[in-house]
Amino acid sequence: MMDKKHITGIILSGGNSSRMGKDKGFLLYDGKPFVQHSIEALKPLVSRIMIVSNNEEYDVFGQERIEDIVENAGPLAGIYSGLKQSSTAYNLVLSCDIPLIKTDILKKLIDAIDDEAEVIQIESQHRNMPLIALYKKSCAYVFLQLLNAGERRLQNAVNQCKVKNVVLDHEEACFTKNINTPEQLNDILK
Ligand SMILES: Nc1nc2c(ncn2[C@@H]2O[C@H](COP(=O)(O)OP(=O)(O)OP(=O)(O)O)[C@@H](O)[C@H]2O)c(=O)[nH]1
Repeated sequence: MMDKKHITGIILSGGNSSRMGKDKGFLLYDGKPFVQHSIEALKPLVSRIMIVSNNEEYDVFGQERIEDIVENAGPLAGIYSGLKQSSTAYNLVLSCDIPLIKTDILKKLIDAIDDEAEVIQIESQHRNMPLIALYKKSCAYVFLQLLNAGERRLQNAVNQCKVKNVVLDHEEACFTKNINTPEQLNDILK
């Protein structure tokens, strides 16, 4: 497996959380804030973790926090900000609203590294998940060009790169559940 010294973890914790009505990273699951679950899943695999958010309250997690270079431009801009600050070729990107995520799932992305792929994303229940994905730092350049041209859709930007999917089976899919609404939160707290 790729040595962890060559991999940075980038946690996206910006955005408006408009559907949830409050900052998703601080919601509790299993007694811990969502973002703490992201940190713990990444930790065994990476040499450095950055939280990308303009919200200083994320400093309590004791991780490096970096600010969005382009504000209010969504996850694509958040990933760009992280890649720009990163000094490693490979970067594990994870959004803060996937609290069931496990290290084993993220490790599959690292095991899929080959000479070709620039982005390796999870595919779960026939859906691409570019917020559980490995990005080469070299994507930053094309992402900035797209942002400057007004692009905001992450999947469009990803599709400009050489992409590979890691397809999860039915049992693994539950670990990738994305929590955006109070109803979805209630479902996992039941
Ligand atoms: N750093 C950063 N992260 C972002 C930004 N926009 C969204 N994210 C993160 O990207 C992930 C997916 O975001 P979404 O759920 O699509 O958007 P959101 O703004 O958080 O929520 P909604 O307002 O309900 O759409 C979440 O982990 C967000 O924290 C941004 O502008 N900057």
